[in-house]
Amino acid sequence: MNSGQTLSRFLRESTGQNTLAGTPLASVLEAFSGAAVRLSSQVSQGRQLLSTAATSYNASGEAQQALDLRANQLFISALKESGLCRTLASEESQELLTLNKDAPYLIAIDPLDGSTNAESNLPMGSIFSVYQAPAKEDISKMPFPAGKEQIAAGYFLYGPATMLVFTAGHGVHGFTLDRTTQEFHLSHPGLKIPHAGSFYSINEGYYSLFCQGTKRFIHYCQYPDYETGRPFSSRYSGALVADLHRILLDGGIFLYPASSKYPQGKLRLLYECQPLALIIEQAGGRATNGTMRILDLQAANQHQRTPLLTGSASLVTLAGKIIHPALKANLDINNHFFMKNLQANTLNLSYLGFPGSQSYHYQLPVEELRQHIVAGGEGRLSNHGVLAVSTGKFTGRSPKDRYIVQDRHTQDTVWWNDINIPFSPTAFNFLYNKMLHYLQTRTVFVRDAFASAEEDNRISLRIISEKAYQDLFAHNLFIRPAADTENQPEWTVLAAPGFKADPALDQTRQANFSIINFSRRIILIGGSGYTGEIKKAVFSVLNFLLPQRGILPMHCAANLGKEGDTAIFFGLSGTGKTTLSADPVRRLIGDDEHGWSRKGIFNFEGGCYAKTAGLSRQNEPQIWQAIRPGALLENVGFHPDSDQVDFNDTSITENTRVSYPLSYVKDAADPSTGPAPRNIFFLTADAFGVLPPVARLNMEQALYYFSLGYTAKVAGTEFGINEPQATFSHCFGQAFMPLHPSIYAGLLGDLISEHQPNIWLINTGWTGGSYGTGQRISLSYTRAIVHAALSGELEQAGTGLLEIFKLEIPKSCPGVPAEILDPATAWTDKEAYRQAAIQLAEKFRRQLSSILQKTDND
Ligand SMILES: Nc1ncnc2c1ncn2[C@@H]1O[C@H](COP(=O)(O)OP(=O)(O)OP(=O)(O)O)[C@@H](O)[C@H]1O
Ligand SMILES: O=C([O-])CC(=O)C(=O)O
Ligand SMILES: [Mg+2]
Ligand SMILES: [Mn+2]
Repeated sequence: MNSGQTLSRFLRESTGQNTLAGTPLASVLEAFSGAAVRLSSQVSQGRQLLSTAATSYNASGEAQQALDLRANQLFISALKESGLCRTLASEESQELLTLNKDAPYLIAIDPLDGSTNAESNLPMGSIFSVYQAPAKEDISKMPFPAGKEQIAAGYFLYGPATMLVFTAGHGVHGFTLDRTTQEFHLSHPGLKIPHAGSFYSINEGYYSLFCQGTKRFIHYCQYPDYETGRPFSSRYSGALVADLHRILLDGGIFLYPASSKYPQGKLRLLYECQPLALIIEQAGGRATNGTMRILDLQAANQHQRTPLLTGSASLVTLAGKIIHPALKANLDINNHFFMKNLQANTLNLSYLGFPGSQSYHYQLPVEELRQHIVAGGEGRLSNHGVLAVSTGKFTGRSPKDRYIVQDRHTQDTVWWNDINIPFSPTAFNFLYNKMLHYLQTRTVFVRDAFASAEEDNRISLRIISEKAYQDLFAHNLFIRPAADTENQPEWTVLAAPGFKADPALDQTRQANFSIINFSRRIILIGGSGYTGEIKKAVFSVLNFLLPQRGILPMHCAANLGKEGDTAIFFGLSGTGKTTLSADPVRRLIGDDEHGWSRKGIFNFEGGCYAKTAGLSRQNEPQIWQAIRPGALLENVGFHPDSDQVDFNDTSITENTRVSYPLSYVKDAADPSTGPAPRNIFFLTADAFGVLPPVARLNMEQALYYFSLGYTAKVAGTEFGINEPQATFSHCFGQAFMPLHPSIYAGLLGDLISEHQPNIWLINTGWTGGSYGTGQRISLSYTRAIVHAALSGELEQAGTGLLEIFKLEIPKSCPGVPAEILDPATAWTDKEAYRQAAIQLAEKFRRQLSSILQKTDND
């Protein structure tokens, strides 16, 4: 074997095809190989077997073995010495490192891949990737271009023998280290990966967390078939380099797919997937994330993850097809969906099946809508010139009548249950045509708008409504386009309160319905005039699409402090998101629906939808002053014989509302975005009076309360029931979350560990006793608590531990009597508190075990 050319000769003397010799790139490879030879001898000494204590954590939160750090140092100093590396991205370094300012290369490394194998004396590797540095660098941006721009990539494999496999764009070469001479010798010139193969490599321990498609592909590998040589053999060592090396030599497929634990897979794009993808492609194989070529991707941040499917070309292609009719289709809609240049189209609505003669109003200004609303008898004007309408029979959402069309986009991705209720595509088409028929005989209102303040993740909407007030709502709540586009938007909402389904014929539960169709990108809302259905249907669409792009969608409010610090407020309906985010000393980002992306927090909406029951100028000044002409009140009562709204009149519903554009809120942030939150509040209105007014949560508790989504309401006052009712709704909004809760919790967990915000649990409900004995915590106390948390004062206060719940509660808070901070002392009957607390804890326990059970069965 040692007869092969040495690496040093290969890098110094050009022969035939080898154009590398003598170039600066060859010097980089020499630097790498020098470091790897040293690392190899350290690894082979087995010193790591004697000391394996994890010393610290890397940027992705994994334990770093001392060996990792040594490997990192070895490569860094070798590169520094070479003088050729300008910027280095290392898995073991949180930030990009600048090594030599004017050097020609950008380099990415995983210094020691599979380092947990060290303890067990199993193989490990190092991976590297080289790019030409740009002539001029924009230091505000990630400097690394797409993976296809790599000029060289390679890996070292520390197995029984140490190998180097690399490509500089002209084929792949393998060298083996001769330990006596410390020289690499060319042992595998011109490596080619077999077109097919009979090995598959995947962490099957995560089987239950994989999507249906991935499970299907695993079954494919396992199922006997003479022609393809199945069942395939499974090989998985836990060291990516080792597993991939076998696939490169013998053929087969390596997969690290998305799972509910790692929605983006676990491998890093920049220093693992892209270099390996270049090698595999150069050897004639393929590497994708399921649908897209890895080399076409560009890392948006240094430690970005991606799913990876790589190996023999025929198998990777097949796996993509088997795994994803569903994901592929979803990515298709995403691409289509977020595409910027919408196809030009004159507004004749015929693309939707409306007749050419359809009568409509397009983007009417508010003033004209006002006339339609009043003239059409939909509502009246208050003495302050604010429209007030009645939404009819429905004054709230009807989650039991919310359906999702079950098709290739949703089949394997939606978490089907009694909230995400499947609807057949055929029944949808039938109902759609019936609705078109109904609307054809009317003059419809057409509104074009956007959802999402972050432009890259924006969807365009066309809302076609039967009623003028629905159109005003759409104008107030969604993001208003700068100019009329007259293009064909991606999503269409048909909203017709007067249209009633026939359950026997239309496969609905009753006459009203809200149905989302991801293939046709249409939402049908019928039989209900409640406007919340429109906004929450669009919210559900984003809640389905955005996690696939690694973005966490949230049922929360958000605002910005003077220092530019974001706070977000999660909570179920009625727990105080809108109320507490309306804060005169902070700038409102939004009151109900946001996304959390790499760039930070962004509102999905362009307006607010506030509860008005009991509203007063003193308690809620910001909301009060937003109720002016253009705002739309729903289901409020009036003082007798007057045009003055009575906000205490809840005779139509407790859920009286007002919608208004964000511009009506003084000092609202524009655009409605902010950096990653410094403080996160979980709001819960505990009518049992058991939870403390405020507690500080650790990461584990945060995910626990997020998964529970607890609140307790006073049961329907009409029926005279005095017992509070516990409500659980995962992610504080399960009615709008089409995917499995673990996907949202996983994203939140990742974001929390990355940004380390303070997390607070706030009880906006009862204190000093349950509903009946105690009273609701005054809004001014809750505001004082929120302010103390935001100013850092709460962190300074001493803390105690609340029994049973193990919650860390502050002992004092400016503006709040100390007695109420500990709920046990707030109750006069201590034993009654203990009993109530035990009962609530038991409810939590039961709820959590039911979630876990559902997860297991799934
Ligand atoms: N201590 C308190 N903290 C917060 N809100 C309180 C408190 N006491 C009473 N309230 C009242 O509770 C209601 C909270 O409703 P709010 O509109 O803020 O809910 P939300 O979380 O925005 O719900 P939705 O998702 O339905 O919009 C308001 O009417 C508010 O006046
Ligand atoms: O959607 C609605 O009707 C109002 C709201 O914000 C919620 O219920 O969370
Ligand atoms: Mg609200
Ligand atoms: Mn809401």
